[in-house]
Formats: sequence, structure tokens, C-alpha cells
Amino acid sequence: MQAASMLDQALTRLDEAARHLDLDADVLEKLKYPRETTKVRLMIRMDDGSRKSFMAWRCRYDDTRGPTKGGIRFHPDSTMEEVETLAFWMTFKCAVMNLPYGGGKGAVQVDSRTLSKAELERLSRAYVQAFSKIIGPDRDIPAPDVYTNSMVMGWMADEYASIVGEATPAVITGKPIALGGSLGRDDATARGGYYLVQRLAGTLGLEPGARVAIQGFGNAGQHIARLLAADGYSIVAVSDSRGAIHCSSGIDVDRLIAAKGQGSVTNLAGADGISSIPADELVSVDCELLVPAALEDMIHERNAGSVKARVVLELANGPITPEADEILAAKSIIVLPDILANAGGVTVSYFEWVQNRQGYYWPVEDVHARLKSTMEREGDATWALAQEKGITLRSAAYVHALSRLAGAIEAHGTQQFFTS
Ligand SMILES: NC(=O)C1=CN([C@@H]2O[C@H](COP(=O)(O)OP(=O)(O)OC[C@H]3O[C@@H](n4cnc5c(N)ncnc54)[C@H](O)[C@@H]3O)[C@@H](O)[C@H]2O)C=CC1
Ligand SMILES: O=C(O)CCC(=O)C(=O)O
Repeated sequence: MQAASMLDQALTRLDEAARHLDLDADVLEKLKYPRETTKVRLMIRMDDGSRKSFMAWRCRYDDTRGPTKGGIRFHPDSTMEEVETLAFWMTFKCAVMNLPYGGGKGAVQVDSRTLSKAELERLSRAYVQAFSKIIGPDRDIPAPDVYTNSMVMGWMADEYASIVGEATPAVITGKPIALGGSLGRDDATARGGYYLVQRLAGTLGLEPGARVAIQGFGNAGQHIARLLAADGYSIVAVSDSRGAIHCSSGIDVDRLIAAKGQGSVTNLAGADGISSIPADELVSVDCELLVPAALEDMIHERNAGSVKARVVLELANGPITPEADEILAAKSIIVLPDILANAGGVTVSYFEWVQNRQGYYWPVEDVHARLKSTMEREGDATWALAQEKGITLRSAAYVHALSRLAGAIEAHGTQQFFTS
């Protein structure tokens, strides 16, 4: 039997959610396929004068609830199917949070760590040149994702302004503050997850002093470590693409961030009771809270049985396969699902887009307060739905999102061929 593709696996969540709602068949037909995916080969000049090409994609999965929204990933293993799956998740994430957006995503197949800064800038600008007719502040709004950051978004916004002949900051979010970025976007993904944990901590049996293992130590991983440690949680294990480290008495977060700044958290192995462990053992570490903050499919049917945490906070997109989900549920492990738990990033991206359009910028306290109340509102609604229907939080988040998507699809009318 052929293994289910990544998008097929993701679509099982849609089928499962649909069982809990009385939906018109049109709704599922519309959400089962990406609306459009554009593929381009980007060609850039390297510093040595040679030319090199890179595959790139942008998917607009569904725009029923508004312009499509989602990050751009630079990763050597990116594929079109991964981009479409990530765009599907964005569609549901924006609906869970009630943001006026559909879902999109983009990627370039590149190991950006091998590029010089000038080459990276040329690649980022080439992406915008290639996709300038696809993106736009009312059409499709990119943002950072794995191995992209505010510097890349700044170059992209600048390139877009050159193409259209006017500053258009709302075309891209996650920009540097100097170019119209929002205060609070840098740590928003982790902060949203942190607010959710804070809200549910009592119910989940988590309290300061609880042990945390974090897989991936980039934007999402570093900020969640900092926020939880400041509340008294103990960070006992961390990994990045080079390996994993463990210390049962906890690892100082400033040291972790400094080590990562110099290449990898694994540089701390051997110091002060910190030991190196095989990267795939990170998910099995003895802890109360496991935070996958790296890539998809990291917890699967072969390692899910070894998870010891009581709660999993999915800051990464799609870190748990559907098979692993069942294993975790059977062990009564609570999963705070990606489309809710990591939605702080896109929520503050929305705030950035609003500020760009208003030309009025909010203090960071306002950003935090609005993010907190949005996470609590949608977190509470998801929790209540899970209790009412006796389903997992992931299923409840999909049901919550799907009912909003269905309402919008039906409101658009039944005879339409094409939206924007
Ligand atoms: N940046 C954002 O605003 C958002 C990010 N996410 C998701 O969070 C996850 C992480 O994204 P970012 O932190 O932004 O990326 P990043 O590029 O800042 O960091 C990625 C981290 O993952 C590590 N990593 C890569 N392969 C790994 C592996 N096999 N094992 C362990 N660690 C590995 C890297 O070393 C790096 O520390 C992704 O799934 C992303 O889609 C979700 C919502 C928003
Ligand atoms: O900030 C955004 O617009 C999207 C972030 C993103 O790509 C994600 O939530 O996976």
C-alpha cells in the first residue's frame, strides 16, 4: 500500500472535524485542494560570479475568509507538497484565531546557511520579483518561517516597494521595526503558546518548577525557553539541527542562547553536568512539558510511545503525525495543537498589518494585551468544545475553525466560480 502523502495526512484532520458538524458537501470539496500553487525557478548571481538556481513556491490554499497569509521557509528539504500542507494548516490557524485571512505559505529549496549575506539578499529579492503578482496587501501576505527572519522580510518589503513604485509595508509582516514592523512580533509565536500554557496550567497540572524539553532552538524555541524559565520552569533538554543536550537540574537559558548564537546549543555539552544525548531521544526525556519547535513529523509512531511528558505544546507546525497523535491520546498526554498553540505569530502579524494600514503604531504592552486576550478567548473556546464533544483539543480546534470556514464559504454564495 502506498504511504499517505503529507497533505493527505493533514486532510485526515479535516475529515475528522467534519464528522462533528452538519456541513454542506461544497464546504469539504472547497477545502480539500489548494486553490493555487505557483512554482518558479529563481536564478541568482553568486559572489564568485557564477549563477545558481533554486526551486521556489508560493501556495494560496484558501482565501474564503480574506487575503491568504503565511510564512516563507528557506530549507533544503522543502517541497511543493510541504508548502501546500503548511498553507492548509495556515487556513485553519487563521480561522481558529478568527483573523480575517485565508491560508498561504511559501518556500525556497535552499540551505541558506551556505549563502553569504549578499547572496541571501539577492535570493530574497528574487523571490519577490518572481511572486510580485501573487503577493499583495489585500491578496497574499508573507511573513517569516524556518530560516527566514526580519532581515529577510525587510529586503522583501523593499523589493516589493521598488516593483510597485510606492512603500507598501502591509504586503509583508515580521519586518524590522524601522520598516514598519510591529513591536512584539519577534517573540509572538512563543508568547502565544506561553499565554495558552499560563491559561491552562492549573487544569493541565503544570506549575513553575515543572521540567521542559524543547526540540529546535530558533525563534520559537529560544523565546519559549526564556518565557517559561522566567516563570520558574526548568529547561532540562534542548536540541537543534546539530544535536541535543540534557541536564536533569536545568540549563541556564542565557547560556543556551549564547551557545546557539555561536553555532549550536550542543557547544554546552560537557559543561556543568550537561550531557550530549542522541537527537532523537529529546522527545523521550523525563519532563512534564515537551515543546516541539523544529519541523514536521518529529513525533511519529516509532517514538510516540516513549514520550514521558504530560503535556505537549506544539510550537512547530505539524510535529506530530496522526498515528502518533493516537498513541499520545491513548497515554492521556494532552496536546496543545499547532493551529492554536503557535498562532501567536500570525496573530501579531495581523496586528502589524493593521498598524501598517492605520499608519499608527502601538506600544508593546498593547500588542501583548491583545495577543493574550485573543489566545485566551480562542483557547477557552477550544477547550470548552473539546469537553462538550469529548474529543481531543486538536479535533476541537479543527471543528472550531471549520465551522467558521463553512460559514464564510456558504456566505459567499453557491454559484460563484472564482473569488479574488
Ligand atoms: N517564526 C514564526 O513566526 C513561526 C514559526 N512556526 C513554526 O515553528 C517551527 C520553528 O520555526 P522557527 O523557530 O521560526 O524557525 P528558526 O529557523 O528560527 O529555527 C529553527 C530551529 O530548528 C532547529 N532544527 C532544524 N532541524 C532540526 C532537527 N531535525 N531537530 C532539532 N532541531 C532542528 C534549527 O537548528 C533551529 O534552531 C517551524 O515548524 C515553524 O513553521 C509556527 C508559527 C510561526
Ligand atoms: O506570521 C505569519 O503571517 C505566518 C506565520 C507562519 O507562517 C505560521 O504561523 O506558520
